[in-house]
Amino acid sequence: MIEFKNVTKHYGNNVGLENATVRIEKGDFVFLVGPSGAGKTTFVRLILNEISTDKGTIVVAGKDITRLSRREIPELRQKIGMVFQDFRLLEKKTVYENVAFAMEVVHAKRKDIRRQVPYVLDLVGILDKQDRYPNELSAGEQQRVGIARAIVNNPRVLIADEPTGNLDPITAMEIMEILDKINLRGTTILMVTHAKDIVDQMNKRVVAIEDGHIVRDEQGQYGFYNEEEYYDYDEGVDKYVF
Ligand SMILES: Nc1ncnc2c1ncn2[C@@H]1O[C@H](COP(=O)(O)OP(=O)(O)OP(=O)(O)O)[C@@H](O)[C@H]1O
Repeated sequence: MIEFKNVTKHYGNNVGLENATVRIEKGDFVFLVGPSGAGKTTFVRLILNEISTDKGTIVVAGKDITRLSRREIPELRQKIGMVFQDFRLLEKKTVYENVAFAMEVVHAKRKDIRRQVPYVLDLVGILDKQDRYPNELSAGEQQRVGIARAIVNNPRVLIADEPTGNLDPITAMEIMEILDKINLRGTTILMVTHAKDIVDQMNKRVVAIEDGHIVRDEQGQYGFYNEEEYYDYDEGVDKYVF
């Protein structure tokens, strides 16, 4: 679904990413971790084609995106849903309108909007609040709307950038359960996070970046064959506690 092959991105003298090779299969759930300045945002921005590579290739949903024309970029972005730490909802629109707007901008049919919006609002458990405005919602509820908006156009990949960063631990786990549910429906998920407790509890694949290098790529604990490797994994993630 997403493949980086020897990808290098420098910003002048700063290293964003250095010779990174990683493959994320369709249906994977991957945590992207690493200290501040490691290259996580660079990784995400490259997938979205907001910045271009210096070297190497990136394939998203079967297409080499390092050679896209300007015209093809919206098509790429439609394959990717984004969830943000700060929700980024439109304050003057209701919950329903926020999600519907994501369909309107891609010129979806009104009939499809009327069917799909309630469906995703129900999926994230917020259908009963569809007529409220964002400032009438809790942080967790706002993030549910953020997720509904991100998935309403059925993207192939959902990228969540610190989606639980503004949430208390219980609400954060509720959001993780929703992301897990979306993943089980077949959407590939890449989640950038510093939350070690969540990474530990979710037990998914962890890709760790440090100084632009991919320094670790491990399956969750059930993916390991022996205890020694499991402890390696634990240590690796420990390093990224804030
Ligand atoms: N526009 C830019 N110009 C110059 N250097 C940049 C730019 N964007 C990122 N960098 C540098 O590239 C490196 C990787 O940055 P990046 O934003 O990808 O890190 P990050 O892992 O997302 O960090 P954080 O967790 O703090 O968001 C850092 O050294 C950063 O200073």
